[in-house]
Amino acid sequence: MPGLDATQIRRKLADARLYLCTDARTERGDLAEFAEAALAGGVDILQLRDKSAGAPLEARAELAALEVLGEACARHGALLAVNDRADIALAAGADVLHLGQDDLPVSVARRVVGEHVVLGRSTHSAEQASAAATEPGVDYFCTGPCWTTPTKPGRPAAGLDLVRETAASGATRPWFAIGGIDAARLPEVLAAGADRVVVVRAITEAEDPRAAADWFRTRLRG
Ligand SMILES: Cc1ncc(COP(=O)(O)OP(=O)(O)O)c(N)n1
Ligand SMILES: Cc1ncsc1CCOP(=O)(O)O
Repeated sequence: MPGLDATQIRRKLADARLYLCTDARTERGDLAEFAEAALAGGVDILQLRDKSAGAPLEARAELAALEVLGEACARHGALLAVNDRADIALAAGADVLHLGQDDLPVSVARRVVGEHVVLGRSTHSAEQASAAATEPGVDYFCTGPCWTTPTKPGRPAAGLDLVRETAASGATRPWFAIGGIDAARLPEVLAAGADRVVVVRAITEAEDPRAAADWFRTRLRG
């Protein structure tokens, strides 16, 4: 299946509302089946983020899992995202590379992945969000965690004030709220001014991932 070009990727990013990070689910069932369900439910961007063993996946295992996710994303017209590693993003033909504050500088990642891959940045304060909103080469950013979360141990909550401040800043790049967001909390996140979210457990731990994704999609698309 041919990949998306730079214009198609940026259009899809602009339209994206629901971003899911998943682990490779090696012990909890079939990754292909899970991806199929989540994407059928309405996930727009699917990232492989596997810290389940307390260390990153080995490169071969990461590439193998990304191949599975990439096939599912292509069938559903969704974007495939890689966390942290520019080399893996390039090798996997990913559409998106997500970078934390301690990961590669954007200019360096850009040199590795080229122009068509979109680059995202994590932010945890108004200063970081403001930098990500203007730094050349950043295509989107995430603010959070809104709440402390076992998915990101040791990272204190930035709270909904950061979402409010980001919404009030008039940022023109797409930005997503992240961290501790579930069905019960989504209304608060939307009321704080976010219209895009990243979730992990709300879908990865759902009994019915398709129904969980569909629930978010319905609320985020209005
Ligand atoms: C979409 C998205 N947003 C935030 C993160 C977190 O990235 P980072 O701060 O680098 O932390 P780790 O994921 O590396 O633990 C993300 N991965 N994806
Ligand atoms: C990767 C990451 N970065 C900030 S919060 C977070 C994890 C969010 O996971 P969950 O949706 O399960 O709280």
